[in-house]
Amino acid sequence: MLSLVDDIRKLAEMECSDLQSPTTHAQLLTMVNKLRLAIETPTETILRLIYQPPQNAALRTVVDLDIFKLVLEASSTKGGKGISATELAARTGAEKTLVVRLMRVMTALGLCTSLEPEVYLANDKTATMTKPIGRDGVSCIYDLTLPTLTQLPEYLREHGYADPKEYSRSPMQWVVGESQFEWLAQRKDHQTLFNSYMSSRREGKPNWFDIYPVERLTECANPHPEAVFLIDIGGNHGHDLQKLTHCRPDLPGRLILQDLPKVIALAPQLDGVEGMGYSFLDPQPVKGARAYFFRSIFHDWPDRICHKILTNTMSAMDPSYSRIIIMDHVLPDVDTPLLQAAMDIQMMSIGAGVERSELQWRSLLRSAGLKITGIWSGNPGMESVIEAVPMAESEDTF
Ligand SMILES: C[S@@+](CC[C@H](N)C(=O)[O-])C[C@H]1O[C@@H](n2cnc3c(N)ncnc32)[C@H](O)[C@@H]1O
Repeated sequence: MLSLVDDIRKLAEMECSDLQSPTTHAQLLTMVNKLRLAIETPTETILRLIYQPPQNAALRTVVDLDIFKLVLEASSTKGGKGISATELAARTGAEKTLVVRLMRVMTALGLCTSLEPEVYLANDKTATMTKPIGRDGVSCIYDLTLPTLTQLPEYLREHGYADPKEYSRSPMQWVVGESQFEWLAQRKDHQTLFNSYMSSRREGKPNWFDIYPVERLTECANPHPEAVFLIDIGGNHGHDLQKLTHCRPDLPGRLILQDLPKVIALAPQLDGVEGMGYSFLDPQPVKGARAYFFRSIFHDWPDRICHKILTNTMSAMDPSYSRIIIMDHVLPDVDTPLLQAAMDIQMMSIGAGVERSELQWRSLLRSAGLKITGIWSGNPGMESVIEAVPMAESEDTF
């Protein structure tokens, strides 16, 4: 344990200095986690895990009551004195004893601070909880996934512990009668929360074009202004295209944003971007683009549907010119970060989706007649960028 503490001290020194990097940051978090496990008794570890669900339920309720906003306002407007449980009760209409019980969990989670009994002060996490990633993310993901996750063990038992492979028979279909995108489409408020959460998760770096050398696409791109340079398929409200046009105003040709018609209808009009309602379950209507870009799309779907999305795209590709660019997790074979491993179970639950390893990506793309021409990885634990092109007939090993 002491050698772990030593390693943590060295990494912490780097984290606080100019030597800080995404890699040292990720290593530091991994080490801290190892240290915690080394300190905890096995029973303490198990109890920590068993009592995670009530933490999420308490958090969802606090978000519902908009308490983080009240704590933040009081901390910045009252000379840093914070807000009492009595005041929170008066402002939210919740019973004071309930507020105290919920806020015990929030302070223990580190989402705000309490220096005196029943008084709450904001910290940097409180501020983030009032932004879309916290406020909209917690509400949307809780409501979308929790009913299914509570019944996932029963679903798997009933289905003989087979790995879910059919979107139409996903755990969420079994539990609530719809998978994620139909569920969202029926609930305008949740669709809005989802869109806002997706955009907020994409704020900051790295962008896909920081990881992937875009010159690979620009070098031989058709310079004609009518030629399509890139289509962001399932691009939601176009947050990635917006950043691309901002950071790379020099790109040749047209940029197109595609998503389900209901999503495009709610999307803002972006400068230099054409919106188009389209389902990737149908053949791609835009022929011969330089790049067909998919971010966080394939992890939502099982192999059979991913295969269909790929062949629908390939039907429009110019085999010697077009490329498919995929940004998604590529799971390492060992020591998969907990976030990615947990997201895999989440994707499995809400649509029989999968977070894939490099081997699984190669096999999926090869089955559709594509070969991977490169994989670029960004920060540890973040998504990678995969470039693929149609295989020549002689390369087809099937
Ligand atoms: C996980 S989000 C990813 C959004 C965006 N690419 C990103 O990474 O921020 C999946 C997106 O796929 C869209 N989508 C779902 N089914 C679709 C379909 N059949 N055709 C086109 N888009 C679809 C959703 O509306 C949503 O915007």
